[in-house]
Amino acid sequence: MHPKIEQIVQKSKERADALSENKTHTICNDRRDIFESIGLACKKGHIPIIAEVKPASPTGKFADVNPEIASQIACDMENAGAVALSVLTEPCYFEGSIENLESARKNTSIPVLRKDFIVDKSQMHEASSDLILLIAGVLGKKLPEFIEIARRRNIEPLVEVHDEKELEYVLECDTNLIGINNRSFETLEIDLETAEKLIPLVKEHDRKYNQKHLIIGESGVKGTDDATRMIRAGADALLVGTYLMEGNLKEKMKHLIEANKNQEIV
Ligand SMILES: O=C(O)c1ccccc1NCC(=O)[C@H](O)[C@H](O)COP(=O)(O)O
Repeated sequence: MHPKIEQIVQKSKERADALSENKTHTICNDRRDIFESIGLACKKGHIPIIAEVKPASPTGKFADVNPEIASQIACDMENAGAVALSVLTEPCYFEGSIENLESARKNTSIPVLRKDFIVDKSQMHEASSDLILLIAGVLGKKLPEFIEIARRRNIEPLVEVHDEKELEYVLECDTNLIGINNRSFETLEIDLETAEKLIPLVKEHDRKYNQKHLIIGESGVKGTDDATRMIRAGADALLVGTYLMEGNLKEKMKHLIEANKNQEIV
């Protein structure tokens, strides 16, 4: 694991230690359905985009985002056709917050993914969201228990993998949504070939065992060529952060969503 990821994980553990054990364990009663949302986009011939409210990353700063601004960005993303939102809640390296997540969800009607480095059960009860990111390489053997906790709270887990070994393990777990992150946790480099290599393995598994996982291509989409490349590789939806946060959100969303159609015309 890259030292930066180790630092992020360590900070998450410290944050989790400071959380109250006695937090009320609420159930998300009004879950918004990402499967339906992606299905609707596909029917229109759109590329389903999960747009990420990402104030910063360990290598860059995109915007000062408080709950009011998070809600504005989220509304812009929804109006521009996002099938779902991903909202960073990690405060130290991504400048996210639970308040940003709550505000974004309150003021939109599409599914919202909580994007964080979940390392401890107490974090699972910090906020209500429609989806929660669980990173296989971070949770390891604890993953099945965290998937179960998410399901009990009526939150859909999006399980993220970075390599073949993690994927093999995740395919044995009870998950419907697999995120393939093109950003290596060893080098932090982005390589879209990661998804191109791993997606066929999911498809092969699904054919063999008569299953259907939904695959989210994560990280590194910087334009329509990358988007069509990921969709051609077999991704069902794409998670896009940096590219959208860098400006011209509306225009970029339109191009990404319609990239498949434009390819057909050309
Ligand atoms: O975004 C980073 O630089 C980063 C660094 C270290 C660990 C995780 C990181 N990002 C988390 C994500 O998975 C992305 O925010 C998400 O997939 C969107 O990626 P992108 O479109 O490339 O911003």
